Amino acid sequence: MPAIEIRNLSKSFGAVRAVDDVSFTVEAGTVTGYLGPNGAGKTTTLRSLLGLVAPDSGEALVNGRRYADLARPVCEVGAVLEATNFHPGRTARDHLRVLCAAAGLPEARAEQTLGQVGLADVARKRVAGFSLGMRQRLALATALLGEPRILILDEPANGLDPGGIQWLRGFLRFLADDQGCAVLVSSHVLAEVEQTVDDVVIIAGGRMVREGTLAELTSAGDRGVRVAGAGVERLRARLEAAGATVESPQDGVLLVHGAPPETVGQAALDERVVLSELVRERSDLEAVFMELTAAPGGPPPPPVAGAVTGAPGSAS
Ligand SMILES: Nc1ncnc2c1ncn2[C@@H]1O[C@H](COP(=O)(O)OP(=O)(O)OP(=O)(O)O)[C@@H](O)[C@H]1O
Repeated sequence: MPAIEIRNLSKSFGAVRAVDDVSFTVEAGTVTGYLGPNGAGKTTTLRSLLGLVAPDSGEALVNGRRYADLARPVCEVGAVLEATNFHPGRTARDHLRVLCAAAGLPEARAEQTLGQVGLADVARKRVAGFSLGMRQRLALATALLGEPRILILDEPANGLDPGGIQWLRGFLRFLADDQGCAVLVSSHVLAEVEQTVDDVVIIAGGRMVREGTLAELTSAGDRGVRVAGAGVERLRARLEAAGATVESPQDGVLLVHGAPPETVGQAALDERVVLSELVRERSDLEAVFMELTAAPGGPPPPPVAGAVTGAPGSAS
């Protein structure tokens, strides 16, 4: 049973179809990035998981059950939603102690979670003086109080400085790798999560546009192998026989699809063609993300720059 399961989830607000037939799962020990531009439907999906939004159809389940049916939700699911409100006059420690008391958790969990999120030094400070980044950490501490094995985090990197984002990456990996947690983390900025996540689900206009591993998304940005040198035309027949598709954007240059650089290099060796260039051309992940989430009928995405890697003659 997956830790988190979204099955054919749909939700409209009036005429706005916020979430439209979305399905995906998150397994224990993995971090899934739930990505999409503003208004894509991320928060509505996450709120459905937490029983805060009633779906029109479909299901949003944690440990195979609806949130309302969990016996001790705080010990199964921890959540950080946007715009978390804290009582400004209360200290960080007191804030957590109140929640511990309400949930029947030992008071010591307050200190422990503050330590986990790096707020031990300011435990006795009033929340009124906290920066947005400190509030995000406090919200994360709140989510961890019941030692849940499922974490649902809505844009947790908002307000964190680069050091804080770095810390968050490491912490989410720790939760998944060492604690076996299933982590679902939303963001509208791919770069924020791409170094952290195992899997990605991309949503735009309420509909899922891509689901898979980060590696699969990376390969979606593969724009072929570019090979240059006098006489490269002699490689064409050999590469096509190997199942590749070959274009010639200009004299002395081939763009090869469906074959790795090693195959192209081997063909050049076999044909004794001297190469001046052999590179895999990629669009970066951000460009792939922008293409996938571009609004239908909106302006076309900016041209994708081919990021050239590797020295001429090297297989990259
Ligand atoms: N309670 C609500 N009432 C009316 N419309 C809503 C409500 N909640 C969400 N919406 C609309 O549903 C759509 C999806 O919103 P949602 O907040 O789920 O997107 P999001 O991907 O989380 O965006 P953001 O990154 O801006 O938070 C938007 O058009 C939003 O205006």
